[in-house]
Amino acid sequence: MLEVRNLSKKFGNNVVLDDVSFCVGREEFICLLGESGSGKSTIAELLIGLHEPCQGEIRWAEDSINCTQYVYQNPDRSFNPFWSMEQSLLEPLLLQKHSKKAALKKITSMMDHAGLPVELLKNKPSQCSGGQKQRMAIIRALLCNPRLLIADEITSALDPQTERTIIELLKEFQSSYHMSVLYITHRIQAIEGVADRVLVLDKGSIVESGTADEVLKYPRHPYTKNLLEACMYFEKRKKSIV
Ligand SMILES: Nc1ncnc2c1ncn2[C@@H]1O[C@H](COP(=O)(O)OP(=O)(O)OP(=O)(O)O)[C@@H](O)[C@H]1O
Repeated sequence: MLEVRNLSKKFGNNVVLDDVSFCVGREEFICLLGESGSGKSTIAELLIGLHEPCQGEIRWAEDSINCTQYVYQNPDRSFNPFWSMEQSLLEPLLLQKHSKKAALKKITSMMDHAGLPVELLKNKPSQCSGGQKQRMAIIRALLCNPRLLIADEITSALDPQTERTIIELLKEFQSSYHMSVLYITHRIQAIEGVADRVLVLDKGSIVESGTADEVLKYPRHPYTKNLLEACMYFEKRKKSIV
């Protein structure tokens, strides 16, 4: 549904992306993995047209252009702070000319699926937890019927258990809504058993790509090996502290 070819991007003299190519297939769950500053968000921002590439092209399948939703690391960016969650979630459906009654029915069923109490709809964003807001940000994005959902470090501020619950919810929604997901993270352990394919980004270049099993179990590039080792080190430390 999407093909990125030889994409390069500079900000001033800073080369942020260098000759990046990859594809996203229909209903694929792709993980873009890399350290902070490797250029992950810049790729996502090029995909949604926030910046122009210096070189290269982004080709969309015809039915997928303008059907991308972006979920941010900070869920507050998805909501108007002065509106109730109900107002924020209703907005995309009312714009699609759903009746308020039908829209609320759809929203409450999705909240139920996501394990969220409907009472939260009366709250403002500041009255919800980070994990609750992030689940509602995903629901709000889905209400716009995306073909591709870009999730940019959406769980990096959450504890590992909430992170896992949210990733699993995203995976479930991905198959029931027949969409593709580009899941951006620096946490390799978060995507185990969920991603179909993994792209590893180092200093603006894709250094390794393959199925999640190939990349996580048999990494070839030294950068990926280092990321995995660092991850295992932190896991071991966490266990020894507990
Ligand atoms: N609008 C911009 N103007 C100038 N430089 C930018 C801009 N956006 C990003 N950069 C630079 O591009 C580089 C890559 O940033 P980017 O946000 O894409 O990395 P990232 O991998 O998403 O990092 P993180 O995981 O910390 O969010 C950084 O050096 C950053 O300072």
